[in-house]
Amino acid sequence: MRYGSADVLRGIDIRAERGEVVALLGPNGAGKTTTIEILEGFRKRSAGEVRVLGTDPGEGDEAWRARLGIVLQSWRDHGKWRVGELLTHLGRYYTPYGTPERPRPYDTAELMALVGLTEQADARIGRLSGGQRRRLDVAIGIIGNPDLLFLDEPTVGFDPQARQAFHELMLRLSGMDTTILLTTHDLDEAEKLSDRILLLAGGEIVADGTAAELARRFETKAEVRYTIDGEPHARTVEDATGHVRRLFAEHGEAVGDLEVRRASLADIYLTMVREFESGRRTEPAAHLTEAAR
Ligand SMILES: Nc1ncnc2c1ncn2[C@@H]1O[C@H](COP(=O)(O)OP(=O)(O)OP(=O)(O)O)[C@@H](O)[C@H]1O
Repeated sequence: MRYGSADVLRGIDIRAERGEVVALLGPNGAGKTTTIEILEGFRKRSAGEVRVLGTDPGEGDEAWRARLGIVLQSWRDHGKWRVGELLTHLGRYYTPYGTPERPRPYDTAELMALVGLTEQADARIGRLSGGQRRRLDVAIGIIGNPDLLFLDEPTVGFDPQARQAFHELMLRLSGMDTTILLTTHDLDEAEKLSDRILLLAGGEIVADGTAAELARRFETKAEVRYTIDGEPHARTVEDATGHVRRLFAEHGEAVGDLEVRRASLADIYLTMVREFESGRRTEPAAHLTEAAR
């Protein structure tokens, strides 16, 4: 993808299988939104091959579009409409595209229960709180019971309870064979929800794999904390299990308050981005893609 004379994406290669949840991570300006917009058919690519549900997004018709779900940053229109009313109205567009395996649209009451908006069914959209509006964005994105769902930073502004409910909903959808492509800056969220993580930096996919594969590849260390006779100690080690075994062999009962903290996806992410930015390019991601399949 080129904007004017600037190459924003330089030949990225992404493949997602049915029912897979893929998280697209990367620093601000890396090209995540651009990628998603090309896949959604909202933005015309400069070059390259793209197939989404078997169709070139540039040529997708209404039947193709009905199989996609898109959660936009925020649904600001229709402030005077009531929540249930708007969902029922939008849902009608999907009716002709329902199949016995995948009925469309969702039943409005069921969908409101799913996203936690039952109590707001009769509330005007203009009066919803930020978090409630975001839940409505999600409800609008999935009203058509999509085969493929695009989520661009879905949980910005959610309280912890709403976030947890949203994660449960996503896991449920992926269990129902919905393929999900997610962008987020919340790395815990990416780790929890996704089967596979793609890191986009400098217009290329610089890492592709499960969180565990990325951790192995970047040889991140673990931190072990403990006390010996009440005296605190902390060590950063590669082999936490071996370290703990030796610790007990040597100090036995004197060891207390043991804690092992493995690298989180946030640590791995920062290592990857730092490595990329320092010019020590990570290897091509292809072998990891193979491993993930
Ligand atoms: N319409 C446009 N015209 C020119 N440049 C653009 C346009 N849209 C995006 N860009 C540039 O392309 C790059 C990628 O932008 P994009 O919005 O895809 O990044 P992103 O990874 O989604 O970032 P963020 O995490 O900040 O949302 C940026 O450098 C941006 O300035």
